[in-house]
Amino acid sequence: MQYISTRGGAPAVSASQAILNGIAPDGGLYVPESWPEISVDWDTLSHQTYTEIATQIFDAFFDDFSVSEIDHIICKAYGRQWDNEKIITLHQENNLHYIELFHGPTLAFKDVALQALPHLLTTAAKKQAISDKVVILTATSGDTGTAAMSGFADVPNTEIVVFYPEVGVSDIQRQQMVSETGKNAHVTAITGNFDDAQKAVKTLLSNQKLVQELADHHMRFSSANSINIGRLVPQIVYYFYSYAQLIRQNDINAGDKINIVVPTGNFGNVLAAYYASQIGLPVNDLVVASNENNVLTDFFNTGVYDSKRPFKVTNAPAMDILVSSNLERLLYFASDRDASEVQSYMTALADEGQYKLSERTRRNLKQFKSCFATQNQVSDTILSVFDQTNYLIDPHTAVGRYAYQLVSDQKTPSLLAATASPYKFPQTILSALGDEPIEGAEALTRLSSKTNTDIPSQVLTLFDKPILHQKVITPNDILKSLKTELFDK
Ligand SMILES: N[C@@H](CCOP(=O)(O)O)C(=O)O
Repeated sequence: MQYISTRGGAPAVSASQAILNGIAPDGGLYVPESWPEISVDWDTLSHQTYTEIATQIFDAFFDDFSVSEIDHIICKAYGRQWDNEKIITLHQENNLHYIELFHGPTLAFKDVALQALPHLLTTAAKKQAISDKVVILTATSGDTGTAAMSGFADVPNTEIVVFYPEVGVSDIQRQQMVSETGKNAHVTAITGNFDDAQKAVKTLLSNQKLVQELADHHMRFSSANSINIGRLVPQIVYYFYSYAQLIRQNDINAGDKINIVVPTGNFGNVLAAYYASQIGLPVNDLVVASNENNVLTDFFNTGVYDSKRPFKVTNAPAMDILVSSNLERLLYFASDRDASEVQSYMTALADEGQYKLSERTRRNLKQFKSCFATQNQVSDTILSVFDQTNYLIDPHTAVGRYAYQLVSDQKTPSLLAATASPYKFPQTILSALGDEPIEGAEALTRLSSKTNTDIPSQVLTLFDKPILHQKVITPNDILKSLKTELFDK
């Protein structure tokens, strides 16, 4: 199977080349040229383990990797670094099933793909006979950077470079990043927001002069963000696995349609659910849940994407994003694979900060419903779910839970992506539960005693670790800073 650019201006490449490149040379994102065939035998799938299902999905999308290469990658990615041997688990609240995606090393759903990506990437480099060092560029609003460093720390022949907004990330996310010990890790705060970091990273990836300079130093770029197809495919797996578990638990019959609710900022996680539906997962509605940066809600409700609005720092900070990268991939499919139409939307977005969908493309988005939660609604949802069901959810999951209540048909069984552990956002949770917000390790202890839940082992000693990365720069200095980090050693 070949991967092509959403903008139609780059050569088709194999899966391993797409993973290595991260982004297509024309600035577009790689998408599969056609949907792969997956044998969706639910009777078999409902008895399979997470890794068995992962193997099938990886085999189908990464078809230039051998069976033994995929087995090796999956074995490395889903091993003892997970605090639950099932990798992901389900928590039921009536007809709603939370997919707990936070049992990995950094307590967020990003681990699912970022424990696999380093192995995908190093295997891809071998396959393509590339000996250059791979520089992994990452923009983060808190979770991706941490998970990327956990995956790539000290992986030979790689450098992992992370830019995060100085204001907005939680105490835990910041401490996870600034205490990273990997010798190949470069962590820098910027005096801007996630969109500034993501725009800079995309510009660097497509800067041909810089790409040549890197080549002169025997280096090349890739990305750990969900612009990389190697980030998206592993996320398809948990939707299949969760559906199979619902059959196994007799909550649904094979073939029954379900709804999927996804809190999202960069549109990667919900796009993975859409991909799952395209290759055989029976899905009715895909519910896109936003925080007060509600650009996606307006987009699905009006057909106009308008990023020209104030950027808000909210209590669900990982979703503080106004330019959702992966929407470009959805536009490609919704426009019936019309790359020139996608290119025109992306040009309008870059030049005018907005675009309006054609009627035909908009009609193809009927599967999507969307709404947003304010910060108060996030807090109220955390409190009411805890009071009524004794289940603690993080602020991003609360955005999804709020959307489920508001726009989802509750008679249909639904999956809700529980994207992070509440222990990544203890201050927000404590204040939602009526406590004075406190900081650092104290907040973890207080949350544990207040809710009678255990502090995850992943963050138990987090604040004992020394701070190793203190650099803060303006977004304009990202190129200069990157060159210093890479070339002036
Ligand atoms: N929410 C993300 C933002 C980056 O999204 P990604 O899906 O491209 O990795 C974060 O926490 O960093």
